[in-house]
Amino acid sequence: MTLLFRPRLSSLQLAGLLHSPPPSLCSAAPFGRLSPKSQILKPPILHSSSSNHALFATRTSNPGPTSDSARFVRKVLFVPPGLEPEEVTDDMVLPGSNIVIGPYAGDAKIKEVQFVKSSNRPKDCPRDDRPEFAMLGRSNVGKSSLINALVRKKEVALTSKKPGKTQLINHFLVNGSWYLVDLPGYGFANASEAVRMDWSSFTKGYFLNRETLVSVLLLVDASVPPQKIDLDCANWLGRNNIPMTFVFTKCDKMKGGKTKRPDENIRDLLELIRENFPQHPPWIMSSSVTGLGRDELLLHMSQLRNYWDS
Ligand SMILES: Nc1nc2c(ncn2[C@@H]2O[C@H](COP(=O)(O)OP(=O)(O)OP(=O)(O)O)[C@@H](O)[C@H]2O)c(=O)[nH]1
Ligand SMILES: [Mg+2]
Repeated sequence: MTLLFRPRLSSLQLAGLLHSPPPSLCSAAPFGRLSPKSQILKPPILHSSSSNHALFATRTSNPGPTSDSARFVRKVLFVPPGLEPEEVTDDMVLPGSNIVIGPYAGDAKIKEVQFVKSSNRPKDCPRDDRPEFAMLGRSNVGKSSLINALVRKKEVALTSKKPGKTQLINHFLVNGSWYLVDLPGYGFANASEAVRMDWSSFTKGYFLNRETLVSVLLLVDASVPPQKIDLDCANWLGRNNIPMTFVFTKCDKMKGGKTKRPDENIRDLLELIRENFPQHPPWIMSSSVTGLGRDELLLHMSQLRNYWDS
């Protein structure tokens, strides 16, 4: 079972507050007959820039209650708290993602960002009850670049062409009310065994003990084929009930020749994810170079945050 989003209260307490049980408590629907909603599975569309396209896709008809469509929607889309799969229409799905925007979304603007501290042990992280999102992914996948893109500042988080740049847990406070957390990457081939072991205990400790962690943003490089280490990481998060959103990075990289396109690599990875997850975790395409997915990801984070806060 995977927790797709994390409330401040336990899921069971919330089940009573919401009109329906949270999706993690719903039985997984079989991947049945494709319905009109199958349009949602069309290959993700690459946008050159996020600034000039509407946030929502075009509207199509609502499939109606208790249909195969509703079961299909529940299986492949991330339906946030406060919405029933039957209520989902295409215009609620963020482009380049499987994320449905629900009633908790809002307040997605970033007005200010402030570096707070670097910690080399999870227990040195700020003692605070403000919610946070942590960037996780292989070295060089673009974690620090994504933070800079989200806050629209060039070097708030330090980036490098060489893997292994970020070595500590870095907390950035956004709008004085929530944190973005930059983490060291995993899978850095040149790192010594000792450094790799250290990475694993250090970051695992953070994920397992950080009560204010709303969701991990698990960054996956869409310009390369699926990597086992990313799947292992997703499975580990899933097994430990740590909510995650897949953020596919470097979607601007279109290589020529026989190399697969980012949308093809994403499809391949999602196929593999489906083997271990009864429901697709939320996923979104991004590029820190073009700004693709920036506004959409912030909107998604706002609904997770507002739900957690509520
Ligand atoms: N084309 C392209 N390059 C990117 C993108 N995001 C990051 N990069 C480049 O990828 C390299 C690594 O970026 P970082 O943000 O430092 O990666 P990181 O995941 O923080 O790496 P570590 O700190 O080593 O774990 C840099 O050269 C970035 O310019 C992207 O969306 N598109
Ligand atoms: Mg970094």
